[in-house]
Amino acid sequence: MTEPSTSGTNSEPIDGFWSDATWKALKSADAPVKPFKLEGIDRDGANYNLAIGEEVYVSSLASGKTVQKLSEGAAFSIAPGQFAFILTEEEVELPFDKIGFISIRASIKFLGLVNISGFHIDPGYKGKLIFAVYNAGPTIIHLRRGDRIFPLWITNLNERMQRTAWKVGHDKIPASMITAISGEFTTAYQLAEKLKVAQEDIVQLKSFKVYLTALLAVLFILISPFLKDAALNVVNTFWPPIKCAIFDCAAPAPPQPPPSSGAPTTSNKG
Ligand SMILES: Nc1ccn([C@H]2C[C@H](O)[C@@H](COP(=O)(O)OP(=O)(O)OP(=O)(O)O)O2)c(=O)n1
Repeated sequence: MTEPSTSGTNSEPIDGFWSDATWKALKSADAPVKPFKLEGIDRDGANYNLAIGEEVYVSSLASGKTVQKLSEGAAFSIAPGQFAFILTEEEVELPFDKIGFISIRASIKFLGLVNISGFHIDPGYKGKLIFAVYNAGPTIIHLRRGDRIFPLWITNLNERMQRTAWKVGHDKIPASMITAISGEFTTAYQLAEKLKVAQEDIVQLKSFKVYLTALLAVLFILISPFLKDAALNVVNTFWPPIKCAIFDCAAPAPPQPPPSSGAPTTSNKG
């Protein structure tokens, strides 16, 4: 690997952070970011804005362990409480006498997107960057491949690093990185998703209970005449013997006819 120029540009200052003029004077071949485009140089600041690249991983129950591949300009979103890995479009190739500082643009930060991953790039780093971010805000954050949301500042070291071996960085989001964080409950968002599913189940169960009660009520109304007859039959069949068993209802003696005056009577008189 040929070591990139440590001079960077002719207008490079002896020390200090690179200014916009230093960035603008760079030739593409010498630039520490590739591809290097003038539109990436910040209008107001002394930074170059790195863009969202072709891979992103957003933690959710649905995404599992799958990295999303983004075509040019493709959109994705990060919901409140979701965690994500975002690969940069550019490869950074930092000379051994420079160090880089990275962040997220304030306009995106104000939405609640927090940079969890590191804030610097080591001298002699060569590769794409992976930003680990978290949506700590209240709204869904919509992003696209190509959005320049990661500022990069470069400054010179007082002398060149002693290490001469390149620190080889990323060219994609490694599967191992996702496996490490894609547990069932990595984020508050995943917990909220689970709760939502459970709430839907409860609502379904409640409406099922209402339907069942209504159905039973209709059934009861329909069969109540038959129930009444059946109940009367039962009473008529079983109640008399039970009543007699309780109240001793032996059949009463037939009534005696009253004595008549003309009828012969038995007499002991003589
Ligand atoms: N969002 C970021 C931040 C940093 N890096 C790269 C550039 C750094 O030079 C490299 C190492 O970063 P750190 O030194 O912060 O991380 P570690 O010390 O954990 O890494 P290592 O053990 O590889 O030194 O990772 C990256 O790809 N994405």
